[in-house]
Amino acid sequence: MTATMIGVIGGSGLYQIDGLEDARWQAIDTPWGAPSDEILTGTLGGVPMAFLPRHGRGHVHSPTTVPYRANIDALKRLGVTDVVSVSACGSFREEYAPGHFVVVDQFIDRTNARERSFFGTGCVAHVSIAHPTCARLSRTCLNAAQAAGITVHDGGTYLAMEGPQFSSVAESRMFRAWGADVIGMTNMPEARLAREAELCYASIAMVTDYDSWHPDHGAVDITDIIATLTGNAGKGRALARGLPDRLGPDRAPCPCGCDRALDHAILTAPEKRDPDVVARLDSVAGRVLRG
Ligand SMILES: CSC[C@H]1O[C@H](OP(=O)(O)O)[C@H](O)[C@@H]1O
Ligand SMILES: Nc1ncnc2[nH]cnc12
Repeated sequence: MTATMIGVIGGSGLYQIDGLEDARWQAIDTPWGAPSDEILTGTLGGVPMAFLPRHGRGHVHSPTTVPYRANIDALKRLGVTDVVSVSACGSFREEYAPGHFVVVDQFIDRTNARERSFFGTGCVAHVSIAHPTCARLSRTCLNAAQAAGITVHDGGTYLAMEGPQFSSVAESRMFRAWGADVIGMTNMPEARLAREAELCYASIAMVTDYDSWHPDHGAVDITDIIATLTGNAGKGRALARGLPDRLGPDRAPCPCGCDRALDHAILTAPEKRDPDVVARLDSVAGRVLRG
């Protein structure tokens, strides 16, 4: 058993979390630069928790410039074991209506201007993202959302677009035809990096709009999104408050293997590894690199 620490990454409209005991904002430095903001740490229901606003307080970072690697490294460095990502999204399904939550379980990655791996020349690794979210943590989030009275859908494919502009009607129709259920701009490469860092990762997407495919809803309107987000932020916090009791202070090894993702992933021979690259990976991959 290891100690649980919950990390919540708050998306658009979720820049604070309430109810943490001994709460303090901490600046964390990482080999990948500074995270999006200081990280709020404390305990909730006896379980340590860390909260990081993805875009920074005051919404400073665009989806492209969010320092995804620093964010995941910083959470891991603090001892986080389970990352719950909360995001706003557009919906491609009539029944996933604004105000509903979706526990995402698959991704289509259309981002093209972001660093997507901690590894590279000097230390090469290949992890599987066939199942990019953690089934155990996702189930816990689903239960917490249901208990909080939130209308929540169990499963959905999130199309991650580069943005920052919203999709054209033709793109929106194409993504729908591809089988995507929701669309956002931030869950990739976040989910990839969480897997490389051996963190359990669950994604809760809050539906704010019908993107631009829906004949009755027209184009995405940021004013409408903000209005829906404001209503949803309280639901996001309610969901987070339900997590500590359900996860408990101690955790058994992840049944999906998230916490062992690097067991056979690193291909570079030990004598060929670049010491500087290995040093940068200390927090993310220290478990396997230190042996
Ligand atoms: C506020 S609309 C567009 C913006 O909202 C989403 O952010 P996040 O995923 O952090 O909640 C979306 O991905 C865009 O970045
Ligand atoms: N329609 C949409 N497309 C991309 N990101 C979003 N975030 C919220 N709504 C969105």
